[in-house]
Parts: sequence; C-alpha cells; structure tokens
Amino acid sequence: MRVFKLMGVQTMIMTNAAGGLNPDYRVGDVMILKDHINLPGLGGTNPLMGPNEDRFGLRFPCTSDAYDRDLRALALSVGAELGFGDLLREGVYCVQGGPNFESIAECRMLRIMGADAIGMSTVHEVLVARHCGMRCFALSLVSNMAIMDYDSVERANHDEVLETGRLRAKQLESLVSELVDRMETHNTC
Ligand SMILES: O=P(O)(O)O[C@@H]1C[C@H](O)[C@@H](CO)O1
Ligand SMILES: Nc1nc2[nH]cnc2c(=O)[nH]1
Repeated sequence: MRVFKLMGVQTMIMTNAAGGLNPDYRVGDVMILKDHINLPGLGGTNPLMGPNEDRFGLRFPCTSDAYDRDLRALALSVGAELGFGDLLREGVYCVQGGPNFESIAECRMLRIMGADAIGMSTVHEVLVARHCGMRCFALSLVSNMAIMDYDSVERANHDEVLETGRLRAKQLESLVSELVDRMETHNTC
C-alpha cells in the first residue's frame, strides 16, 4: 500500500472471496463493504503495529470512515445499470487469521457480532491504505455460505470458492471497470 501511495495512487479498489454469514445472502452475491470487524486487530495483531511512520500518517488513525461512501453508492448504481443490482449487498466483513475455515461455533458467534461475511484478507490492506490517506472501496464475492448448522453435511472448501469466482468473473470485471471509468480521480481525503 505504501509503495502505491508513493507512486501517487489515491484510490484502492480491493476484492476478495468470503463466506456468507448473513442468512439472506446467497452464493454468488456481491457484498460491498461498508465496515469491518478486525478480529486479529482486536486480538493485538495489526499491520500498523510498531513505531508509527509519521511521513505516511497519524499514529491513531480513524476507521469509522474506512469505506468511501461515494464509491459505495456509485458501485450500487453501476451494478444496477449493468443489470445485476439484485446481486449487490452492502455489509460488514469480518477478517480472521486463516488459513482454516471457521468452525460452526465461530460462524454463529461472528453472526451475532454483526458480521455479514467472513474472510481472510482485505482489512490489513485497508488499514494501511487509510493510514496513508488513500480512499478505499472493497467488495466480497460470497463464494460459499458459512456452515451454521450442526446437522449440515456441507463442508467449506476452496474448490467451491474458485468455482464461484469463475461464475462471477465477468460481472465483477465489468463492475470494477465501469467503476474506475466513472469515479472521480480526485481524492478528497
Ligand atoms: O480473496 P481472499 O484472498 O480473501 O480469499 C479467501 C482467503 C483464501 O485465499 C481463500 C480461501 O478459499 O479465500
Ligand atoms: N475465512 C473464510 N474465508 C473465506 N474465503 C472464501 N470463503 C471463506 C470462508 O467461508 N471463510
């Protein structure tokens, strides 16, 4: 992120695959991040740990505005214009350390905590990008539904994640391309 910053990048667009925790979500939905829960961060692991690099940003950065409101609104309208507005959601992404998928009890806890989707990435990048003043937009492809039921015979697996990625690749490509074409390049952060 800091190399991007030094290269003059003002806006970061990030994508990930995530497990759906919100029971209204379906595999193949696309969740625009409006907020996150940083589980490693709450546990004391954070990419901004250590001496602060003052030339990049403040010691104690704000995260309540991590995901740019204008870009989120633009993505929703672009998705609708492209004909797949019904796939788009806005929600809270939770990051855990990985690389294992979650247990059933963990999924239940995360849902109660307010997470709509669970993954293993993105938040670390967002924290560093926001620390140095870059505007952030992120979306999650709901590649699988988290297992919440002890009677379920489903098992989270990476093949399903890859398969859903292939299914939605073209739509996500057009969404991000159109978003880039239309967004204001001026960074008001
Ligand atoms: O898009 P990311 O890298 O967050 O993808 C998640 C984490 C693992 O790479 C993969 C697990 O299936 O999905
Ligand atoms: N942690 C986590 N990461 C994912 N990436 C894609 N699906 C999942 C999931 O169910 N859990």
